[in-house]
Amino acid sequence: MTRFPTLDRISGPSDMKGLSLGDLRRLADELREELIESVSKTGGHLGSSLGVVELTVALHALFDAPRDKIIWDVGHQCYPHKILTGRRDRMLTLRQKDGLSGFTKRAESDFDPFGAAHSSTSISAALGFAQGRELGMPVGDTVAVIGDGAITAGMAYEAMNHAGHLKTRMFVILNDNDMSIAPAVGALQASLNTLTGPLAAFRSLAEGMESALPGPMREGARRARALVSGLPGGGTLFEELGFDYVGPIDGHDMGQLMTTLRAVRARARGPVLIHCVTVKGKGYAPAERADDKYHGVAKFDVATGQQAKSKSNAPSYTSVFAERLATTAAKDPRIVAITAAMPGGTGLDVMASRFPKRVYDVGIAEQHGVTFAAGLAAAGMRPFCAIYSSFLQRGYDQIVHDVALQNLPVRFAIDRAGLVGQDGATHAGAFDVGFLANLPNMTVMAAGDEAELCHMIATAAAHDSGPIAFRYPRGEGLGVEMPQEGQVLEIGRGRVLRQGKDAALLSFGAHLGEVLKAADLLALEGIEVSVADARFAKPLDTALIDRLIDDHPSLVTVEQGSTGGFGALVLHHLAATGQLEKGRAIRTLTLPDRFIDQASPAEMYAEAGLTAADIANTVKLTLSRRKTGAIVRLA
Ligand SMILES: Cc1ncc(C[n+]2csc(CCOP(=O)(O)OP(=O)(O)O)c2C)c(N)n1
Ligand SMILES: CC(=O)[C@@H](O)[C@H](O)COP(=O)(O)O
Ligand SMILES: [Mg+2]
Repeated sequence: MTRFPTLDRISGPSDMKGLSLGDLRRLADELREELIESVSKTGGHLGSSLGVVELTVALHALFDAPRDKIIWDVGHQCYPHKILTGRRDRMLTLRQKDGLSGFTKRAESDFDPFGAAHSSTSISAALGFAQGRELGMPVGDTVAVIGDGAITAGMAYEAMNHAGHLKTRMFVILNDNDMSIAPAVGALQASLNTLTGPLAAFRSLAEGMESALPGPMREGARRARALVSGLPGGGTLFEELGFDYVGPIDGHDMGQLMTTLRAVRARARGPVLIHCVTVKGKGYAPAERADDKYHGVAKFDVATGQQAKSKSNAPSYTSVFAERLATTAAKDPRIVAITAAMPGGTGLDVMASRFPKRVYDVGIAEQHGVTFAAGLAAAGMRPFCAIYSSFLQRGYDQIVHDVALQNLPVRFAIDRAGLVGQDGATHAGAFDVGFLANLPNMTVMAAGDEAELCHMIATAAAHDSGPIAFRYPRGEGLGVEMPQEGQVLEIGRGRVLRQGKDAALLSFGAHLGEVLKAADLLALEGIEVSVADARFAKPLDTALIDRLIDDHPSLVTVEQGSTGGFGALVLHHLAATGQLEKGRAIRTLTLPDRFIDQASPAEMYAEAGLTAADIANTVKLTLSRRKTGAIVRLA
């Protein structure tokens, strides 16, 4: 006797058409149980997926994917969608090497019309598909499912404004669970709450009475309501943007979902926003009880909800940043901090607990966050803008135009620099050195270990001559001794950790651990290498680089970043100063010029060719090229 008889009958959405309401309800219940069990074995974004189980069933029962395009914003809530669209048998490979992505991904399935993971892109993509349909492409209806967190990003309004202008038939489903990763912030959230709170009853009563009035009187009544509601059209912000607004409806009530979606599909001429109220973590008590609603979980025990803990006892870089920034802020009242909806992930919740008025959560609004920090700096404050490397990409023009060009003292604390593991290519912090170090006025640092991070926080706090950025990776440090106080570093000065005559290894950032392991491997073969930590990509420690080139037959640079980063800057310096003519063997070890799919960080760095053995082999290769007589056996 199978536990999931209804789910077992579903090999794809076509098997869901015509199911009775009872069957759909049973399917949702079974899907939720399967989801909890599966994610307990893999970890992942459980809370968000639990919140859209009924919505996912209703959408696939009514719409005709893959011709109809269902686009999940962020895509972290797409696990029920993946189970219903032929990937149920691969769910235990979720977020693992060669397994299912943790987000929607075009290459993975025809039922994933658009890749995601960075938020707030779904409405733009859905409008693009809808316009493709209008221009004759084989596209049916388009549905963007966007959360109340994701809809705080400006991009969502750009898209709605355009959709309202074009009057294109498309559907936006606002999944309102009053949560981002942390509780949702922003004035819009308050406005949504008036639509879903006690005032909602007044609104729907007023609408009902208006609809009974003859035309001119109905318009008069609506205008009267406008005076009461404060919005010109008497409607919601969405209606002012040209959308029909439907809702709020209970996003867990299969009957309401099916009735509403069926009706809007039958009647819609232009863009429609359906406001769905859901519960993040719905149907799993430990998730519903948790502050973060189990937004992102490790493997866990289903019976207790107890999550597996990470094994390492070295402090995580994030926890070091969190604690040291808070203590630094205690000494300088000008220090404030900005997060874009990631107070927990960045560790700013620690400073917020001590100085709640000096930490700003701007919502998922990195562009605004950067220029808001610029404004704070121009006012005389000392803002720390703590944004993950890949999300900082969202605020790049603001960094160039509002911070660097005006030479404002904004500090960028760039967490998740380098490869992050299970979140895969979309979250890889691969490009920040390349896009920051080419900016005039910018100072760019990278912590070689957690003690260095302490020094870089102190250095950033003291640095008043323009913008400064320091990057550090997801996960634990090297377990080095921690300083009582961070020391202010001399700008543009690196450090030498080991001396050796045969070759030089110049590390930038947190791959230093692997570089030291490579030096140990080489020593076992009688090859003595120098190891230096550059600390700065801008300004470079050119004196250190010149010494390394003069004193060694070969130089290998190593970084957790893309090809246009630290190594490129070193080569540019050597070329610009004519030192390439010295005939030294030089290599730059970087991330490859391709995206690397999710795996463990170690597996990803192995795929990138950045293991200690890879580094050691590269040194040996340079030596073999120089026929220095050193015994070279490539591993
Ligand atoms: C540009 C960008 N910034 C930050 C994030 C990190 N992030 C992922 S999900 C999320 C919260 C999303 O909230 P919501 O849209 O309400 O979805 P829910 O988890 O509540 O279903 C955030 C901040 C991201 N993915 N993309
Ligand atoms: C979906 C999303 O973008 C975030 O939840 C992200 O996965 C958080 O990453 P960390 O787990 O590294 O904080
Ligand atoms: Mg939400």
